[in-house]
Amino acid sequence: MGGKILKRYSPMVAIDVATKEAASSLFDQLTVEPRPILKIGMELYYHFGPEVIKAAQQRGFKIFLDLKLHDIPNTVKRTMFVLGQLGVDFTTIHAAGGSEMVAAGAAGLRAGAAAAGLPAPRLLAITQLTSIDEATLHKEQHVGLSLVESVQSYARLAEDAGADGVVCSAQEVQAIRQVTRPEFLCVTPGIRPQNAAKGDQKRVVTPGQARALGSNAIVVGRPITQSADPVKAYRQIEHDFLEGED
Ligand SMILES: O=C(O)c1cc(=O)[nH]c(=O)n1[C@@H]1O[C@H](COP(=O)(O)O)[C@@H](O)[C@H]1O
Repeated sequence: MGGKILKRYSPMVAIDVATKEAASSLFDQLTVEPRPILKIGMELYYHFGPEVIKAAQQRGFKIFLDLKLHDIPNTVKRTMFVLGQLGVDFTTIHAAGGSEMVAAGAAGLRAGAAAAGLPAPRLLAITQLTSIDEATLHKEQHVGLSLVESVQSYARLAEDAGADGVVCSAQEVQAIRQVTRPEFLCVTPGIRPQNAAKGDQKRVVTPGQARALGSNAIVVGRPITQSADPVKAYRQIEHDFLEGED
């Protein structure tokens, strides 16, 4: 398992907090080596905009800007043009918006980065959120495919439309690898160390399982940010993912 993996990133830490002070405190604490990638999501970005990204970049962090765009292709393309100018390393779009929307988003993102003279961020397509389980997929989304088939199908769509990878659960990584090129990234949230509270996450794995299943990167929020010692929690998760669970 995991033999084919071409690249593994340091854990991506989701800074899902409400204030600049809380964000800043986590930035300070997480200034360790190997440096995590910081995920700035809707909560912080809607509050503080590009300023919060700059604050993290100034401390040397790579940024995953997770705004999960999902709209008509023209709107997504124009918005991605703006995000392409921020100097972030990863950003997200919903595969459920369709291939035309993902292709428009990819074009907008790359054009925005080129206009700013920056490298293009990696575009990751959300497949099925890790808070969705098989029952919800069938009963609420009325999808006839199994969860893994749905994720696999979105991964093919995303790759064909020009995305660099997907966001999925590590539980689906092996199925995705069967239908995508080896460089295609599988970034996996829904990470819970043994005995950690699942909260709203449904498709969870441990950091060591994510490694064994071939994730390129794990996204971890509350198990680090709500821990009494975020640095200790990060170091353990980073060790389990990059080196393997003891
Ligand atoms: O796009 C994401 O990062 C994402 C996709 C997904 O399917 N599931 C998911 O949990 N996430 C994000 O990953 C983070 C997980 O946080 P925790 O559940 O606290 O570890 C949150 O910031 C979510 O927004």
